[in-house]
Amino acid sequence: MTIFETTINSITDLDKEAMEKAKQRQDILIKPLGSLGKLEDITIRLAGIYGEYLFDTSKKAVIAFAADHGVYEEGVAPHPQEITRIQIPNFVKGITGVGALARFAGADIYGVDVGIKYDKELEGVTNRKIRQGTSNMAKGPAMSREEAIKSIEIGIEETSKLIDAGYKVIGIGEMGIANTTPTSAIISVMGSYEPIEVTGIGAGLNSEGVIKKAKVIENAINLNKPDINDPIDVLSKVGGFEIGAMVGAILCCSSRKIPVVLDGFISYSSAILAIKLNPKSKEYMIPSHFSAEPASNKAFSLLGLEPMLQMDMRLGEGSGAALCFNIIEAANFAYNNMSTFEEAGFSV
Ligand SMILES: O=C(O)c1ccc[n+]([C@@H]2O[C@H](COP(=O)([O-])O)[C@@H](O)[C@H]2O)c1
Ligand SMILES: Cc1cc2nc[nH]c2cc1C
Repeated sequence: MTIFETTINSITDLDKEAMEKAKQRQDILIKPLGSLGKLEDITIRLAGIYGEYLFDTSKKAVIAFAADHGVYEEGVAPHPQEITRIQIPNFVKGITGVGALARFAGADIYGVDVGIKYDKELEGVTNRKIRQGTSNMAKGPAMSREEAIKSIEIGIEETSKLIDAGYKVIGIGEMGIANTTPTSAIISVMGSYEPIEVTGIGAGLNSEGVIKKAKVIENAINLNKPDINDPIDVLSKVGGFEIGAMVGAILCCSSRKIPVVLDGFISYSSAILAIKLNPKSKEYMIPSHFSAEPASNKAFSLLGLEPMLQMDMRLGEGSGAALCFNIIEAANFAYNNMSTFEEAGFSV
């Protein structure tokens, strides 16, 4: 079996016994039952993921995958393509949005080049380049089926290294000028939405630009005819290398019982594909925030998940995941450090 098949086949259900024990502990802490709301839910879910009712969430990392997109040449993005290669080393230096937010949360950040349009090594970035950007999906498939599986396998392998190194919480991020175009295409296909319903400004298009972008997406879908029942077909025809790598990161975390914190709009498309590959992977996902891209509500209804925060963020990079690390840690700290009624001398 390939690493792709082994990973998909080794995802199991959450540990119900550990979840029950976590719920019992939450219920004896000095507070009205359920009053910490989602903070309680997070700890119960983490117990189910780790398979133990007490756990350490302090070692955290964001893994960000970067790639370029052939569809950029259709004029679907407002910024120069070079920003992909300029920005990803800055993630690792800690000076971008995700870099700063990860540092604030005490998390490490890793960058992986899965397909940047550049022929040199990038400082501090792991080189797993498949090729220098996808093909233009407006003219044919973005990548081959083999490349789509390869992108997922790179995500699995690079995430696995972090889990081997002891990371207990993994956030996923990305960098790829034009990547909201494949993202909207995937959400359009997987949710049977009209492209215009799921297309937004990305990093800052004007309203004419959005209409043109939706048209490019519509044409690409009509030309390539991705099969809604085959997530690899969808990824290969209208996806991106970093989107595939995030699918791999999600599947890897799920198979190795590590929570995977989703980020913004682009990560939603990876999560949708991962769930289609194995619905159990959803249990391991912690959605962080609700991206300001207009199709976020549609993406979340496809995912069947509810984000923790609505901050009007649309940066990507893994910034929302890094921000939510603070909430996860706060939830776990309260769960570990609050007194029980009995310890505090209450008799109820
Ligand atoms: O995470 C989000 O919700 C999000 C929404 C819009 C844009 N982005 C970021 O902006 C880039 C893609 O935007 P665009 O307009 O070039 O397709 C890419 O590098 C993403 O990280 C991210
Ligand atoms: C500067 C810049 C930073 C980004 N980070 C993620 N997408 C981005 C797009 C731009 C343009």
